[in-house]
Amino acid sequence: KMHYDYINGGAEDEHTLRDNIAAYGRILLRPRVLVDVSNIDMSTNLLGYDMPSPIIVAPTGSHKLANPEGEVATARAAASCNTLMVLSFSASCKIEEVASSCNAIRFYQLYVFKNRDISATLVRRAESHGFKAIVLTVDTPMLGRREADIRNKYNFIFKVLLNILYNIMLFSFYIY
Ligand SMILES: Cc1cc2nc3c(=O)[nH]c(=O)nc-3n(C[C@H](O)[C@H](O)[C@H](O)COP(=O)(O)O)c2cc1C
Repeated sequence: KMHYDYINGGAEDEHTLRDNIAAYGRILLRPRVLVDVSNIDMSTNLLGYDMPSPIIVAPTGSHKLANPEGEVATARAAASCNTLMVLSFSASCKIEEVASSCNAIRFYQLYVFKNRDISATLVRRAESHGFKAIVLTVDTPMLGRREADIRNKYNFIFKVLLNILYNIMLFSFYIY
């Protein structure tokens, strides 16, 4: 449940999450009939890289929560669609693993660390493994209040404490 809520949930009352889905509903397709569609081209160019469509894989953390192969599988999927993957700093696979698993064009996502040496080390590591650009996430000074995650965390702590109490009781019965 914890993992499902992390992937499925949003912050606060999830207004933005609902509006994300509604926004897609507001995009209407306008049928154009009797038009030559033999040559449809959605290709674009991002930072010098040609892509068949303007759809890329955004950085999201911990793919192993959803698939045992984690980001390695995501990278393979991106490569098979000739698209680009942004590997998250919070990935569950190492930079090296993802780099060696396929030849997808890959960018690396980074947070702004107070200690700039950490950033510099990560940038160099990504660069040496063929990552072509850095995607800087700048909205983390204020994290979204994800209520489901908070609830799950407290439930987890409560269950662990209950378990410890239960084991202490069992142990006491055993002794006496
Ligand atoms: C489950 C989940 C994990 C995410 N993890 C990261 C992350 O590790 N780093 C990051 O920069 N953005 C992360 N994001 C933000 C996404 O990259 C993206 O910016 C955000 O979902 C907004 O795009 P959307 O409206 O298409 O969902 C995450 C989003 C989700 C839903």
